[in-house]
Amino acid sequence: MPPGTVLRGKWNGKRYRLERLLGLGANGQVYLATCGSRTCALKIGKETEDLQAEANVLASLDQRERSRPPFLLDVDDAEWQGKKLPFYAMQYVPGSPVKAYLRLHGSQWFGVIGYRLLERLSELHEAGWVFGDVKSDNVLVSGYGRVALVDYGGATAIGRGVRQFTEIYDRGYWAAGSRTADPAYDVFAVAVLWIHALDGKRLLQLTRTLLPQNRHPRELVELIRTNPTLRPMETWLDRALYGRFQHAREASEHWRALVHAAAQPKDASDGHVPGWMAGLLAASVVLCGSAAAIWFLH
Ligand SMILES: Nc1ncnc2c1ncn2[C@@H]1O[C@H](COP(=O)(O)OP(=O)(O)OP(=O)(O)O)[C@@H](O)[C@H]1O
Repeated sequence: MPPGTVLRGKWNGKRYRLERLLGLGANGQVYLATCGSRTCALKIGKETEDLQAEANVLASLDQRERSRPPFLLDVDDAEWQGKKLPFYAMQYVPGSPVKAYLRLHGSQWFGVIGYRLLERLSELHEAGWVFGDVKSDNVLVSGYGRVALVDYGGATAIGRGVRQFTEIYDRGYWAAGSRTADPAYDVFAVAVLWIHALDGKRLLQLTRTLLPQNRHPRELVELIRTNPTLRPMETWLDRALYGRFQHAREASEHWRALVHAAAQPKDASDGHVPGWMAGLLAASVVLCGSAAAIWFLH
């Protein structure tokens, strides 16, 4: 829809001016929009049912996490050129997909972002949901490594079957477990996210050349072992890929401990610090007082 289009909600009466397209997905279009003086993101769906299911997840999270402002702002239908358009309005999340963020700002951010992503997923799991569709496009990073999830279309109640996922992030695809929603499902996808973000070419090459019957977490572990940026996190990635974390909270604690340990030289003679860790340390010093520094120094 062209910028400047105004949509008026049929039931709640709010007017939204579409400013620009933010993203196009299988389930709909997301626009940056203004409603009076307020900026928001408007998701216009194809299927009312799918959109309603997403809005229900967002509403239930808002109910549980009352200490923050609500994410879901409005749910309604509009009419445009004689067609009914179901939509919902949500908070606009500034930022870029994690892969693009690392390309722009450097892989030294991967420690901080990884930790924050696992913390966000822990909150979601503790509310009874699995995100389901963890992938670079759905993890937006802004400012000093602030992380937000978008697209709750894959969110699934724990114990149900995950229906919306992206093949290479799916543990079923890698013969690493079922598609039943449990916290380990998301943690597996986080491991693949890091391989995708930091060694994307080899990952895609692997998926193109591997016979389906040979898909196995050990193939991913092999990539990690031969990548200097991923290697310091091998024990974490290995546990995540083999489903050995019960909870994302456990995974985030291990992640944090590993980032900490990797940044400390073991003794005076072993002063080697992986490049990205040294970068992280430098970043935390430069940003002294910022959230990154607070996180790192804790
Ligand atoms: N609240 C938001 N703030 C900013 N950008 C957003 C927001 N929600 C979605 N986006 C952008 O729009 C894109 C598409 O949105 P979304 O993923 O919800 O659509 P989808 O149809 O479910 O996509 P997919 O096919 O990936 O499942 C996202 O990848 C993201 O870049």
